Amino acid sequence: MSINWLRFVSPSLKKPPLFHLCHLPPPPSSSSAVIVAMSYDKELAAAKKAASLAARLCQKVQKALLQSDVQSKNDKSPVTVADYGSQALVSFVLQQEFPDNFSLVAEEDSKDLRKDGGQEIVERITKLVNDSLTIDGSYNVTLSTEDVLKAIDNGRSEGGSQGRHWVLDPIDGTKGFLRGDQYAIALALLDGGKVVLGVLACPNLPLTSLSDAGQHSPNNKVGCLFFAVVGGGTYMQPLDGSSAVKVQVSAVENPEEASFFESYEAAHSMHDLSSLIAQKLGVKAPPVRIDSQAKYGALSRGDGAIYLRLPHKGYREKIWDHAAGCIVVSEAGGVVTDAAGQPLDFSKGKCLDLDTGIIVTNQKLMPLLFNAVRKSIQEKASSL
Ligand SMILES: Nc1ncnc2c1ncn2[C@@H]1O[C@H](COP(=O)(O)O)[C@@H](OP(=O)(O)O)[C@H]1O
Ligand SMILES: [Mg+2]
Ligand SMILES: [Mg+2]
Ligand SMILES: [Mg+2]
Repeated sequence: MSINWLRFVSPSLKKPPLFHLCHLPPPPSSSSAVIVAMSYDKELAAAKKAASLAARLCQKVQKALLQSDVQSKNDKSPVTVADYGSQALVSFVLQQEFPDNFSLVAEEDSKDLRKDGGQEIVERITKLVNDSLTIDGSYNVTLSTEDVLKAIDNGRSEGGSQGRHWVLDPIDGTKGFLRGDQYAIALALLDGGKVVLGVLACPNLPLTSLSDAGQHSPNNKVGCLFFAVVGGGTYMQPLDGSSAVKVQVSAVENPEEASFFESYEAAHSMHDLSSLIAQKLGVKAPPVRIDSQAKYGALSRGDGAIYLRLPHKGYREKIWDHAAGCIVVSEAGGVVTDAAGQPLDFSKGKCLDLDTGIIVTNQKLMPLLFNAVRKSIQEKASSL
């Protein structure tokens, strides 16, 4: 392997970039990998169930949002209802399944809901949660408004490197949700600071590739559930529950043939920097801009080959925005690092400590991408 990349590594970089590891022999296969994957079976089943129920709740709210005037009046409360409802639902389901030592790091809390005037919205959330819990007969319960507020606040854990912690983004891509575009319910499990399981429910993501010409046809079904357990690969199934297929990242080696994903929102990622990187790589296709961790899901099944997320200076990434996506892509054969080539460290609490941003691609393209990223960052800095 060429070691040209060393010229572009920042002086502070002490460890070699992660993609170096790609050239180590593969880990001992099948039998030990299966044992690792098997030990999270109960957790996986519960996570899939919780995320699917939450997806149904969100779909219901998004449908009402799109069919009413609310959106044009710019009233964001239905989104708040869906965010809180999804969090309460997932929190409740996981706590039922794992009553001992339950720890959840989640995006929302009930502070605003407990303020004066919050009662009506809490009642709406409670109705949504109760309707969703009883929808397929698996939970015969009726939660009170206080139960729902408590379930939301059970997501107040700080995470860390010890023990097990669930990590939840009840709606990732709130802006996409409001527009009627992509969003995801993202749930992961940390064990000893490492992501060992991830589930991504993407209610608006087409079941066929985003690069297919027919993806906007009315016959094209939407609603994907991606899931991965460490050592066990990544699978995708329709959210309606039919059977799962194993997925793999794109095998593209020539960057000219690669297409790349980035945030729809320019405020979330520097589009000028990603176009410089794409230019250096010789990428021909225009960027595919979509919201949320649906980008990780789409990448895991090879819809595109690269995801660039380069936030503006000062922004600190949260673990719930990447934990599920990261394992979904890496178990599908991809590599997720920061812009210095280091793996993402989910063991430090709610935030990730990153060099510049996050880059994702397959193992073959990573060295080229990494070079282009370092050169582009230096060029941008020297032009300021
Ligand atoms: N200035 C910023 N830079 C980077 N990410 C940001 C940001 N402001 C918000 N975000 C995060 O970007 C997430 C959406 O990512 P994407 O751009 O890929 O759709 C948001 O998740 P939520 O929608 O859960 O709040 C939020 O956490
Ligand atoms: Mg998010
Ligand atoms: Mg969110
Ligand atoms: Mg948010």
